[in-house]
Parts: sequence; C-alpha cells; structure tokens
Amino acid sequence: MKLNDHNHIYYQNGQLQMEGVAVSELAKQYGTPLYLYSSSVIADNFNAYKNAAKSIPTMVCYAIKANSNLAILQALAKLGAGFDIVSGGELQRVLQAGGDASKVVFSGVGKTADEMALALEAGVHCFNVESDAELSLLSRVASQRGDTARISLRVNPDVDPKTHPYISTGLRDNKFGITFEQAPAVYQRAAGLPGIEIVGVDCHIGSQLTELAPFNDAVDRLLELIAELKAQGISLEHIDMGGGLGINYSGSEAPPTKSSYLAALESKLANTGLSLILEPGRSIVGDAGVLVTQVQYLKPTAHKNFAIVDAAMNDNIRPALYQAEQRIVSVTETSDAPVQTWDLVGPVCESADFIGKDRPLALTAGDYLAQLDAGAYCFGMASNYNTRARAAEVLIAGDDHWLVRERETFADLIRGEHLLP
Ligand SMILES: Cc1ncc(COP(=O)(O)O)c(C=O)c1O
Ligand SMILES: N[C@@H](CCCC[NH3+])C(=O)O
Repeated sequence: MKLNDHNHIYYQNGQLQMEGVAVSELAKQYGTPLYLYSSSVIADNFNAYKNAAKSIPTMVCYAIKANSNLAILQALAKLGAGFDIVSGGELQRVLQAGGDASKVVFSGVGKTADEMALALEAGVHCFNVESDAELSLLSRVASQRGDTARISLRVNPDVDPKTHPYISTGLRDNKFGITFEQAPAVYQRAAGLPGIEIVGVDCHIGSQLTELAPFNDAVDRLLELIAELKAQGISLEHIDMGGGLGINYSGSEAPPTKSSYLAALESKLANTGLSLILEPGRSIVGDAGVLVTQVQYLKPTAHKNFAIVDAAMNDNIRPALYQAEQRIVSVTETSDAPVQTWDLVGPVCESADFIGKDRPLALTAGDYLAQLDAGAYCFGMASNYNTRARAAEVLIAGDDHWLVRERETFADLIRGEHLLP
C-alpha cells in the first residue's frame, strides 16, 4: 500500500516508519495520542512550490493556521518561507520562530487596531484587507503612527471551489473579502486614504480544492478587475491567490500537483508584470503528519463493532466537523486478529466523537494505529474538551526526533482558573 506521494512514511518489515524511525518506538517513548511530523515531507512540499515557480517572482507564504507549531515555522523560515497570518498571536509565533516579518501577509476579517499596530511595528509585507470598514481603521491606525500600511483588497470572486461548504470561502454567501462589484470603489477610496499604499489584490476561494478550474476562474476574475483598476489609474504589484490546493486524503484522489497549478497560474499571469503570492497551508503540512493512537477497548456488538481509542474529537475534530475521512492504518501490520469492520471512537462524551467509521482493520486491545494526513488542521483545532490534555508533538528528521510540544498536564489545563475566596 502506498501511503502518500512521498517516500518518508512507509512500511518496513511490517512496521510503520516515518523517515528513519519506527512509529511504534516513538509511541512507546512519548505516549499516545501523539502527533508525528516528517520534516522531509514539509521541506519537499515547500520546495515543490518554490521549484514550480519558474517565470514569475513568487513568494510562498505558509498559512500558519494549518499547523502553527514553532518548530515547524522555524523549519519553514529556514527554507525561506513567508507566512500568512490571521491574528496577532500568529504574528508573534512567526517572530518567535525566526520568521521574516517582511515576508508576512496578514489576512482575516476581524483584525483589531492592536493587531494592526503590532503588524505595522513588525513591518509586514502586506495587509489583506477584507472590508471597507477595516480599511478605514487601518488608515487611522497607520496614520496615527506616522506609518504606511501596504494593502491588498481580498476580493470575493464568487466562484464555486467545489469543496465542503464549511471550507468554501469565495462564494457571495461567505463572510470573506469584498464583493467583486464593490471592489473598484473600495480601491478608489483606498487610493485617497492617508497611511495606505495599494500594492495588490488577494483572494482565497476555499480549502481542499481538487480541481484546477476554480483557481483558473478566480484568476480570470481578478485579471478583469486588475484591468479595470489600471484603466482608472491604479496599478498593482502583486496578485495573491491564497491557499487551497488539496491533498490526497483517500489515497486515490489526484489533486492538481504544485507544478501543474503554478504552470496554470504562470500562463495566465504572463506579461502582466505582476508578482505572485501564494498562501498554502494544507498542501505544505497535511501529508507530513500522522496522529498515533492506541486501542483501549474493543466493544463488538451484533449491530456494530466499536474500538475505543485514546485519540478523540478534541485531538482531531475534522471527522466530526466536516465528515472528513482520513485513512487509519495499523502501526504494526502483523496481527493474529481477523480483519473486521470497526468504528474508531474516542473517550469524549459526544456521539460525534469518532476518528473513523466502518474501517476494515485487524485489531487487538493495545494496538497502535496511525491516522494519516494529520499534519494540517488537526492539532491546530485541538481543544481541551472533557478536560483532556492536548497531545504531544514530535518532529522527525532522518533518524532524529524532537519533542516540539510537550503533552499538556492537568496543571496546564487549569492555569489561569481561580477558586472563589
Ligand atoms: C486567507 C487564507 N489563506 C490561506 C489559507 C490556507 O488554505 P489551505 O490550507 O487550504 O492551503 C486559508 C485557509 O483556508 C485562508 O483562510
Ligand atoms: N479547518 C479546515 C480548513 C479551513 C481552512 C481555513 N480557512 C480543515 O480542516 O479542512
């Protein structure tokens, strides 16, 4: 079975390996549930974007919401990545990890004045402004500081990304960006505001896209707008296409490759003089991570077989939230147990607490399982629901591995809480 498009996560003598390390050894050493990340997969994914950009200057700004572990940001910063942030907290993570603020783009519909000031102080590359009201506030904050904010408007091109409705962002029903129709007037207003310098246009139409057509439609719409703005005397330096490229969750999907995506964009942008910004998240870290869990109890019934595992919806909420199906494999392939169909459920008191349903697996209590493609939007959306500690995170490079986030303790969970006097 080919587990992914890289050669860094594979079976050797029936044992799941990540790079040079056996997953079962790490599970024993660090305990479960446990997130493991392959730094080689992350580097391969980032470099695939860089190498695919052939004819147009391109800045790859990793969307840190996908996985904001400091060590991952540090590794990407060392590879030359820029960063897409959506909060002051994310900006502070970038700086803490040694990232370059001049390669940061600041997205998000609800930036506060304090966050704007922090980003101006750090010297971010660009603000992706998502409303007329936000533009007014940014102008005030920047001019009060005697600063200039470089801006793009995030335009909502109203194209259907053909992905799960909860992760579609570029339709007129979505809260994101400025409508295509309103954009020219907002650009005109921006051109006259103090503390504002117009540098680009931005869009992000959704996540986990598995076709090129919606990206092509979006870029066409933005090029129409760019031409209209040019006729009105506003010229732009860059176009930011956001993130959104999908990954192969099922093992049999074929999302566009990074090189085919870039080739399509470069052919559309040829001779425009625009540089390109990308904000990929999932396609950089998604297939670099696995969530390791241990089977606690087997509970077969006449109707259904439940395997209660020690990872839960608080560790990975994607199955509950988006009906996401991430593959789950045995960490050790050899088992005397027969293959049966199992629902893999966690200890949380919710019927939506499962990491996978109807999975054919040979299971014995105590077995380790690995949920694949768990590098993006898994740990990042983890919570402490049911007073469960968030998992440990380990980064692997070759034969080396580092604990890059400790498992939380009960003391961590109640930090900041106070009993009444
Ligand atoms: C503005 C913005 N940029 C980039 C991303 C990253 O998207 P993805 O992880 O699908 O590449 C997102 C999340 O969807 C986003 O909201
Ligand atoms: N959290 C989503 C992606 C959302 C992207 C954020 N704009 C997921 O797990 O698929």
